[in-house]
Amino acid sequence: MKLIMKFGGTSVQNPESVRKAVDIVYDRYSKGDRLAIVVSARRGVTDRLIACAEAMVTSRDAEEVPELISFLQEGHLTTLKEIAPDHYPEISEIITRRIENLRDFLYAVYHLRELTVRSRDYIISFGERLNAPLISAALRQRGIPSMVLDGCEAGILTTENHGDAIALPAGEIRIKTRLEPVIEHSVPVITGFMGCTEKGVVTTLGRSGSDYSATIIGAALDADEIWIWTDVDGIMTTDPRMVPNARVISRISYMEVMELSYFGAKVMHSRSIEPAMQKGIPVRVKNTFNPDYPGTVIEGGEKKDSRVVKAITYIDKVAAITIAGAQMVGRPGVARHIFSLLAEHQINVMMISQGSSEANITLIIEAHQVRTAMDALKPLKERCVFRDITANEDVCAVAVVGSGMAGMAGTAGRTFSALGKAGINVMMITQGSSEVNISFIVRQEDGPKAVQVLHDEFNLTNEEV
Ligand SMILES: Nc1ncnc2c1ncn2[C@@H]1O[C@H](COP(=O)(O)OP(=O)(O)O)[C@@H](O)[C@H]1O
Ligand SMILES: N[C@@H](CC(=O)OP(=O)(O)O)C(=O)O
Repeated sequence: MKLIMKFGGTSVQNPESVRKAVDIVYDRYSKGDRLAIVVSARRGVTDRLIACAEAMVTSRDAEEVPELISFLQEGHLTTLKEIAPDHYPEISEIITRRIENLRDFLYAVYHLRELTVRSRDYIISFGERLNAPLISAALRQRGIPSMVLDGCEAGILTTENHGDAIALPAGEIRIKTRLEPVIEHSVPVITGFMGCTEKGVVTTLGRSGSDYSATIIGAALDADEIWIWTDVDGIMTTDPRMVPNARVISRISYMEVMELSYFGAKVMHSRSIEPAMQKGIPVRVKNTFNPDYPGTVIEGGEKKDSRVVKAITYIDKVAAITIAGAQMVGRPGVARHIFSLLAEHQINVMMISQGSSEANITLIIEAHQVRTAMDALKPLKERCVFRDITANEDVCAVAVVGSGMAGMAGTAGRTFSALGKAGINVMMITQGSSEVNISFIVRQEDGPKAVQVLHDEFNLTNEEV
């Protein structure tokens, strides 16, 4: 079997978890599978890299740099010594050199007081670039032949939109040509989360992007399956940190996972499903700490489910921007003006709702972009395209997901009457034409309660039928 396995940051955060990951690879390797491994940065490393890089623009004396450097040295080298002692001299030198390179780069940002999108991507790709040599050494220590490739060397070619780059089809043949011969005699460990442009500039694929790296590679290699190893037993009916009695979903469709991840289920990157879906490759989500559990299989096919709603998701860091004014009524082009300005400022609109009078439009965007969006749209107010623009940051988005609701009356009624009974006010509602989700906005303080109420209403804790 040709298998791509991705280990997330939670699966490689300390020597014990790396040992478990190595056992999993060893098991499949000894069964004769051809394998490619994709690894994320150790848990928390990407967050620290982002924070430090951004701090350099205003930091007084760059004191964040030595703190970050010792955190990286300590974490990586201690684990390396424990799990791959035979390879310590060679690999610790590689890791140390990379950390020095990162340090110099951070000081350059500090002196220039400028963090470009390119520099930011280069810096945040270090989490994966420090971890991959360590994991590969751990495999060699166990007797598995292994080599390291970064996302760019593996052939992942992307668009130039740094921080959220998209794989280009031209990369497919590159990946195939570069990796196909390698997996015949070795188990390559590939850095997740990063690729590069045609010119060789490092890009990153968006937060949680290593899932996407795995499916891009899986699709290019026509893998039999792609396995995503994480710290929970599979995709669950909702975030288990929020609803402790959430249940594992044993089978779910590509479309449903796309909706779930788009609306906040952190377990998979939202774009990661597409490459697997296009090739019809099953994706399994499994627990590194409970590998015998079957996990969740994500696959195609419109097998009708008796369960109408599969899962509930929640995103807390969103904001609602409402644009209002009678001058918008019956006037073509207003929406075009608004969306082009937002696009020019790289603002992604997650949900849209327009009143039937056309006198107001509400847009849901990520909370951290609210100031940029307001500044971008204000010129339209000055030109009297609309009368008023307001932002509400005290909101969150909740979505009810399940392909069983398509063409079936009653889910929306059940959803909103359960919320009404619980005293939760719904501020905005949208439903995609695919009818795989119903998403809505409530006040932030009502979000967790809304998730629990709907989880109960649709009986998601009970075993699948
Ligand atoms: N519907 C869901 N099913 C499973 N996990 C979820 C869901 N929604 C949110 N999560 C959270 O996603 C986490 C795994 O994602 P992430 O932290 O990115 O893992 P990794 O480091 O393995 O990529 C889980 O620990 C869980 O708390
Ligand atoms: N390290 C990156 C990419 C990634 O996919 O990580 P994880 O697999 O731990 O979600 C991030 O934190 O966004």
